Amino acid sequence: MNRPIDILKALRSFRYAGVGIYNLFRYENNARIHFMACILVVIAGIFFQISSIEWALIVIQIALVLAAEAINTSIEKLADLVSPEYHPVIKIVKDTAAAAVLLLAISAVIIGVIIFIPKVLLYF
Ligand SMILES: Nc1ncnc2c1ncn2[C@@H]1O[C@H](COP(=O)(O)OP(=O)(O)OP(=O)(O)O)[C@@H](O)[C@H]1O
Repeated sequence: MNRPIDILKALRSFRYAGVGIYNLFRYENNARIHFMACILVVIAGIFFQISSIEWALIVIQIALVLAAEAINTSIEKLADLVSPEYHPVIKIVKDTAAAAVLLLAISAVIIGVIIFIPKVLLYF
């Protein structure tokens, strides 16, 4: 039988996720760099008055990069706990998780170039 929805439990989960977001941007250098880059992109979007579709693409890219950064950080922490010493498999695990962030960051840069370069060129 289905149990009733537990709203308090759901709210607690939101709070834990909020703590995770706070910790990510408070303690993780790469996440802070990505966050600063996102702020610059949003400022550029406002300045160049990009369209709704362009905003949607930017928001998706920002969410993808920051979410990948959060998952990468989580994997790094778990790997550090499981194997504080050097281990070749941990190296593969960490490098592969970092690769996910890099791939999404590259796609974000490409989308940014497609959206902003034509607008910047109009000024010349
Ligand atoms: N226990 C380990 N075993 C094998 N290789 C490791 C180990 N710890 C780190 N490495 C290697 O060092 C790289 C950097 O790892 P590290 O955990 O320092 O990540 P980081 O990207 O510098 O993030 P942060 O500085 O936020 O911890 C990894 O991608 C991996 O190649």
